[in-house]
Amino acid sequence: MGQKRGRDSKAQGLESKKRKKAAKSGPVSDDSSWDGVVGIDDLNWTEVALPDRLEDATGFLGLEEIDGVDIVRSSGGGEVQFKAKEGANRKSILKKPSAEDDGEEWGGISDGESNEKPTAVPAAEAQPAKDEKKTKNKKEKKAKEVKAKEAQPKRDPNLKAGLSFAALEEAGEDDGVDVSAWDKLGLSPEILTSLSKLTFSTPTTVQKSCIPAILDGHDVVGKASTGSGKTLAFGIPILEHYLEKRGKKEDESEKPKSDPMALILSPTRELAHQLAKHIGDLITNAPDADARIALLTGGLSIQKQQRQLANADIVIGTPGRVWEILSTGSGLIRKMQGIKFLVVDEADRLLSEGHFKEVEEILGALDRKEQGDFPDMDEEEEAAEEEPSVRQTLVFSATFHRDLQQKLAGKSRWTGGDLMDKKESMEYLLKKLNFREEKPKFIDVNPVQQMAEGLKEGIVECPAMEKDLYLYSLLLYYPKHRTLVFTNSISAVRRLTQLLQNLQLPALALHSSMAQKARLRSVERFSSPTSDPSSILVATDVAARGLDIKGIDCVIHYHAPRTADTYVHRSGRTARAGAVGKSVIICAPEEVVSVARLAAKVHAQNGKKGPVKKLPLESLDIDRRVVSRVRTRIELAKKITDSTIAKEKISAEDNWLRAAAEDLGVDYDSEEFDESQGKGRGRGGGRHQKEKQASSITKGELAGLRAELKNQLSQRVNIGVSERYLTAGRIDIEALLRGEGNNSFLGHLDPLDF
Ligand SMILES: Nc1ncnc2c1ncn2[C@@H]1O[C@H](COP(=O)(O)OP(=O)(O)OP(=O)(O)O)[C@@H](O)[C@H]1O
Repeated sequence: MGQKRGRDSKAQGLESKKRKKAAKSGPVSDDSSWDGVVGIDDLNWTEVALPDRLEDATGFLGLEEIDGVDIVRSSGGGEVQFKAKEGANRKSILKKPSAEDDGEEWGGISDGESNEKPTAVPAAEAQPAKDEKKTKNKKEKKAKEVKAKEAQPKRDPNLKAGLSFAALEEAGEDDGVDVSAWDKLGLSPEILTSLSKLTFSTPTTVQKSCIPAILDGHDVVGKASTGSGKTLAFGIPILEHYLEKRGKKEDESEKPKSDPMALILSPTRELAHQLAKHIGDLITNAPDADARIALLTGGLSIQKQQRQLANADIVIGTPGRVWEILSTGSGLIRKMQGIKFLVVDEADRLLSEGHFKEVEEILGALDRKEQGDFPDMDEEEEAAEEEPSVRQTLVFSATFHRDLQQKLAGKSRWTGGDLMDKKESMEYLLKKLNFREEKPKFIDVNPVQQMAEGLKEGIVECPAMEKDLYLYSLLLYYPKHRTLVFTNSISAVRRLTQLLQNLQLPALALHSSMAQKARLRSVERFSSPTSDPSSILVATDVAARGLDIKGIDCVIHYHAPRTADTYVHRSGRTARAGAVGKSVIICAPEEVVSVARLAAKVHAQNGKKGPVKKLPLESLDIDRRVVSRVRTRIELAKKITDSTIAKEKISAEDNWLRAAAEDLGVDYDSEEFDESQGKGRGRGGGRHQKEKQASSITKGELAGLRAELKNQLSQRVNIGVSERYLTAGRIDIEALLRGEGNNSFLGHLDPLDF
C-alpha cells in the first residue's frame, strides 16, 4: 500500500522542520555508503486530487501519496524515514532534482549522479532561524510553480534576488499611525517614520516641551510625572542630532566618526537596559538610522562592553561600570570628552545614594583639561580643548527636592559659599554638571501633580505581624493583575517570594544581590506578554525607578516607602503612559502617622507647605472573614518557607566553617562553635534560636506540612455567602467556565471596591 501525507496549514511549519531534519539524515552523495534510507523530502510524492465536495475545506492544503516505500525509524527511534520496498526501483521513489534547488538543501540523488557534496552556506549568509521556515515554505511554493512557469519567458537577470510578490506584499504592509501631531516639533522624516511604526501618534506633554528646547541647543532640567515619556523627550533629539551629523558627513563623503555623541547615565542596571531598548526601538524603526548603542552595566562581561564602546554612538550605563571602563585608560576618557549630550536620568537618585562618587569622577574626567593629561596632543589640539564645551546637559526626573525646584524655577537663590560643605547635596552636584548655559531651562510640565493621572492610591491597615496574611488576601482580590510588591530589604524579598510560591502564586524576585543575569531574567519573565497575567514581582527599590513594564496593574508597598519620592517612583510603575493602575500601602498601626505625612507631602500643592486635611489615600476594607479563612494557609506556608530558608542559611554557614576548619586542619563541631560564639544568648540570640528551630523540622515533617498546605489550597473556602469563594491560585471563574485555566479552581471573590 502507498504512504499518504496530509498537510494542513498549522502542521506545515512543524512538518517542514521535521523534513529538514530528515533530509539532513538522508543519503550522502557517495552512493556506495548509502543504505537506501531517505528523508520525507527526498521522495517523489504525487498529489491526490480532492473530491469536489472537499475543495472548499479550509486549512487542508493537500494530500500527497507515494508507492513502493517502507517506513523505517532513525537510529534514535524518533524520526520517520523511508526506504524502497524490496524489489522496488530506488530511482522511482526519489524526487527529481528541482531547477529551483539552490544547493542549500539536498534535493535527492539518483544512481550514478554527481559525486559533488552539497555546498555549505557560509555562516554569515545563513538566514536567521526565524526566517528559515518562511523561506522554506516559499521555496516549496516556488518549486510547485516551476512547472507551470516553464513555458513562460526566462526572468530578467537584472531583477534583484529576493524581490518576489511575497516580499512586495510584506513590504507593502503599513502598520504605522498618523503622526501629524508631531509636525510642530520639526522632526526628520526618519524619526517620524519611527514614531509612526511605534504607534506614538501624539507627543506627550514633556516631549512637546523638552524636544524643541533641546533641539535649540539648551541645557534642560525636565520634571514630569512617572511614565510620561521622558526617555524619548531626550532620546529623540539625540537621534536627530545623530542623523543630522551623519547626513553632513555623508555629503562630504567622509567616513562617519565613531566617537560617541551621547552619554546617558542611569541609577540602576535594569533602567539602563530599558533605556537602551527604548532608544534602540526608536533607532531600528527609523529607516537607515544605524546609530550604535553601547550598554555599560555591572554584572555582565566588561570586555564585551569595552568592545561595544569602541564603535558606539550612544553610551548608556550605570555610573559604577561607566567609570570602571573609562578609568582603564586607553584614551576612552578623551573619546568621551567629545560627547554632545550628557543625560542624567533619574537625576535625584543618581546624584545621591552611593552613586555620588562615580558620577563626580565621570564629570571630572569629562571636563578635565589639565596639561600633560594627553601627552600625544599637539598645541593646536590643546587650544581646541580650551574652547568652551559644546556639551548639552540634560537632567530628568519625576521628583526634585522642593528647595531645588524653587531654585531651578528661579524663585529662590542658589546657595553660595557653603556649597562645598554640602558636598553630597543635589545642588552641589548640579553645579558640578557644568551646564554650558548659565542657567539650564527648567521644564516642569506638571508643577502640582507628581503622580500619574490614572493612579488610584489606597491603604490597608493591619497588625504589624499580619502583613503576610493581608498581602495574600489582597493578591487574591486581584486575580489576573500583574502586581509589583515592594519591600525595604533583600531578605524580605527572598522570604516573600518563597512564601508566595509556596502558596502557588507565580512570584519572582528582584534585588541587587542577585546575579545580573537572574535579575534580567526576572524582569523579562515578569514583563513578557506571554507570562502569567497574575505574575507577581517582589522587589526592593532597585525596581522603583524608571522601570517601564507594560500592564502592571497594581503596586503593593509591603513595607511603607521611606521617603515621599520613593513613594512617587514606586507607585509610578503602574498607570504609565495614560493607563490606569492601583497603588496600595500595607500599613501597621504604628506606621499610619508617617505614611499619612508622606502622602500629604506628595499631594501638597506645589509651594504651599503645611498639612493636607484629608488623607489622600483611600482606606481598603478587606473582609475579615476572608482573612481568617486563609490564615491556616499562611501559617503553613510560613512554616515551610522559614524552615527552607533557615536550612539553606545554616547549611551555607556550616559549609563555610567546615571548609575553613579543614584548611586550618582542625575539627569542627557546629554545636561547640555556637556555644563558643555565645549564639543563643544576648543580641540576635532570639533570631538565631528561631532559625535553629525552623531548620530542625525534619524532611518528613516538611513533607507533612506541604501536604497539608496542598490540601488547604485545594479546598473551597466558602465565606458564607453563596457563590463567594476563595481560590488557591488567582483564577478567573469566567475563564474556567469557558474551559480555560487549570483545574484547581475553587471559587471567586467579589472584587474590592477600589
Ligand atoms: N508619545 C508617546 N505616545 C505613546 N506612548 C509613549 C510616547 N512616548 C513614550 N511612550 C511610552 O510611554 C511609556 C513610558 O515612557 P518612559 O519610560 O519614557 O516614562 P518616564 O517618564 O521616563 O517614566 P519614569 O519617570 O517612571 O522613568 C513607555 O512605554 C513609552 O514607550
